[in-house]
Amino acid sequence: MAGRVPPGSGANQNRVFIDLTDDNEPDDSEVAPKTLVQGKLPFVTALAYRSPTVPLKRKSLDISEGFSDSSSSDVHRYVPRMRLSHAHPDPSTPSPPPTVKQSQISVVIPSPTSKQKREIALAQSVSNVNGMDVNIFPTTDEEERVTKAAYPTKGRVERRSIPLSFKSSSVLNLPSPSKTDHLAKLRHTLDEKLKRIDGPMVTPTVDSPQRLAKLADNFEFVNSYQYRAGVERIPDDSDFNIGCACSENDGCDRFECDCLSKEEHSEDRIVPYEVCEKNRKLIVATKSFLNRKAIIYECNSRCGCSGKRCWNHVVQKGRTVRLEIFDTGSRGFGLRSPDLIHRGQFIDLYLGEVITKAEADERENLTDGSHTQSYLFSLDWYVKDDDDEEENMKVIDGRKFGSATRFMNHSCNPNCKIVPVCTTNHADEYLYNLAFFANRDISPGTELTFDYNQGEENTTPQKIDPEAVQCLCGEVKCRGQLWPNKRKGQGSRP
Ligand SMILES: C[S@@+](CC[C@H](N)C(=O)[O-])C[C@H]1O[C@@H](n2cnc3c(N)ncnc32)[C@H](O)[C@@H]1O
Repeated sequence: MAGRVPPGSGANQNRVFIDLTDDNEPDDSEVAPKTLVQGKLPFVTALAYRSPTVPLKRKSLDISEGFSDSSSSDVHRYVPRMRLSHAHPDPSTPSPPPTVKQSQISVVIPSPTSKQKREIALAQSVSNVNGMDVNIFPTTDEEERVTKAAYPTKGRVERRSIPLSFKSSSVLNLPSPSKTDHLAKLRHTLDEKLKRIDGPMVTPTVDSPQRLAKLADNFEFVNSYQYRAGVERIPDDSDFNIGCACSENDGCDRFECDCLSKEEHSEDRIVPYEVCEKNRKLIVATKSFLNRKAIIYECNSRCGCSGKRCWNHVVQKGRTVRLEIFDTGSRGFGLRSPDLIHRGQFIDLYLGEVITKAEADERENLTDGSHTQSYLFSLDWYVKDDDDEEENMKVIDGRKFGSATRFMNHSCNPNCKIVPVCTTNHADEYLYNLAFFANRDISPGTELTFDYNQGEENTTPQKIDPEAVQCLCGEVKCRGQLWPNKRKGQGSRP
């Protein structure tokens, strides 16, 4: 059986995918100063604007005051220094009356005009860090209202809590109000989507707005397969769907239950599950099962055991661990859990759109090869290298719809394994679940990974294809690339 993760998928010609990403959302860093809100000045401009026009001074005046640290570029110090070095120390000081001893006076500076006096007074009252005293330079409507006592305010208005009204956030690195709104909207959208996921919480730890947008827009979390046009299914209530003859009272016999697969050349049953040694409440996949290649048939509604106390109901009971989507940096998003996961513990299903092989090929062909991220998995456990059978094959596309496991990255030394599991319907060999199990104990916070080439022979390339997606798993025995050259862009074989 081979699953695959080809290099991305394109839009289906018969289907419209709505891209919710707001491409027109302005990037604050790109907003040119000319787009500033009318009447508001950027921080730097504001400083320059408030430098008052000052009168010339007597040359004999001591102007050393305020120059104690002329090399300092600190804004705190710069503003008063500017003021002291240029402003008249006492604007009301009149010019000395002309005397007959003209030769004793080197320069005569006229007294400031009344307009200049006002400007000097304003300049002297500037005392805060930004040089934006609300009395002289209100930066927001709110401040103006506060200054004018246009509405009652309880306590002080904290200037720094008010977003600046000009667009460019580069000076103080504060988001503009529109950006803040957009971020809040994205977080809300994402929260709403995450809330709809069944089972323990799935949380995102993503701070960058762009990454948040990628997660919030353009992707829907789903709790089950989404069947698309052309996918034929055998209904659960079909006569072909059968169960075991075990009794409700005795429970399923671990060695006799008809649901269990048989070894290839014997009548022996393959027992997939056991009680976890470290947590007796957990049913986990056995160590030997994890080391082999086999499909699991769990008991279903057609079974005599009725499922209430049957140990062979694990995947269908759903996820029991919390998950967290986080940013790995070089490998995009990744998945981890804040919980301890025991070896053999079921983690979650790989979900997405169920499409035909033809549709998968079309989606694959529609990409221009620029996608390096791939989310397609073939359900080809029973497919031999035979064209007729391949036609019946279904493919899971997790690009636009999926579960949190869609964020699991590849590792050449993975801690999870993907296992084919039939739950409710045993009749449809072209449709089953892709279930992730831990192949060792995984401590909380460790990234969950699996091998995208699981089940492939000779996955270590002779020579790394320079065009293949480079593997960045960082393992000592890293194979260097995600997929073998011959199947570049194709993935896991459970
Ligand atoms: C199924 S997605 C995994 C989630 C993906 N990181 C994301 O941000 O959506 C598969 C893609 O993740 C990236 N990826 C996964 N494992 C990687 C690894 N070990 N090294 C480099 N890229 C990896 C590749 O771009 C790959 O096509």
